[in-house]
Amino acid sequence: MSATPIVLVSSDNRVFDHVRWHATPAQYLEAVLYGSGAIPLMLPSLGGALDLETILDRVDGVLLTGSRSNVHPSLYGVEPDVKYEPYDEARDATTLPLIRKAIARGKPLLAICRGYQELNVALGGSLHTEIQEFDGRMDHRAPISDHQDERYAIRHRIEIVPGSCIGRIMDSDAIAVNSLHRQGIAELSPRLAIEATAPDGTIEAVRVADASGFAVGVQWHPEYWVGSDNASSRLFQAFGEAVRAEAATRVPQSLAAE
Ligand SMILES: N[C@@H](CCC(=O)NCCCC(=O)O)C(=O)O
Repeated sequence: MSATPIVLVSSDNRVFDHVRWHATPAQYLEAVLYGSGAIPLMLPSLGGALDLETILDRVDGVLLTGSRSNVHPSLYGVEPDVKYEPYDEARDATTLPLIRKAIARGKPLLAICRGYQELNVALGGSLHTEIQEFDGRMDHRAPISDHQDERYAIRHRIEIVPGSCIGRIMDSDAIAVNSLHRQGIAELSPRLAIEATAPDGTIEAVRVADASGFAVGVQWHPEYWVGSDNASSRLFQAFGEAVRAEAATRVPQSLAAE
């Protein structure tokens, strides 16, 4: 029987009670555990100080979480401006190289919201900000509420590209998703294939076209309703299958030495 897979989960740099933290919202960790059947392992955003190759030797997949912070615009050739804030440059310095190394090794990758935007930037794409101000665009921002269930409520339909990875996972050509973002893909990386779009044309899901393994990014938040929403559950189950397959082939360092 193969070992339970381990999934690396990104973290944000935050300050709570005047103390700096590396923090990850519980919903992502719980979705990895209960939705994918894998062990979540938080990765501190320590940037270049991390030996990512050694870390990737010991895990079976990578989950990139959402965050209220934005990828620093200089990473996709845009001048910084207050409208792109808040930043988390330590997270950028960790996740962008992690994305490139994980894909190069064929490690299963699921990128959510900010993580999806990081995926596009890591592979040479760019982002728009305040997309709700663009003609014809819906307002994709979270509803104003003190209640998370309301902020993460399912909000709009997305059309799924026939024959896509997401299409096979969902066994459908359309699903309904939540929406908590004000940025979106501007220039799509040439390495990404569109998997789904919103009615206003916003790209909502991508796949790394040249990846040898599962490598999917979604702009919505499947982790939040993974226990009750069929589409959310299907995505995390598919990710779980991919990381279990990876675990079955990864020789634990302890055994490799024998
Ligand atoms: N900051 C980016 C990415 C949005 C994102 O990851 N949202 C998740 C956090 C949602 C929340 O708690 O408000 C953007 O705004 O596009």
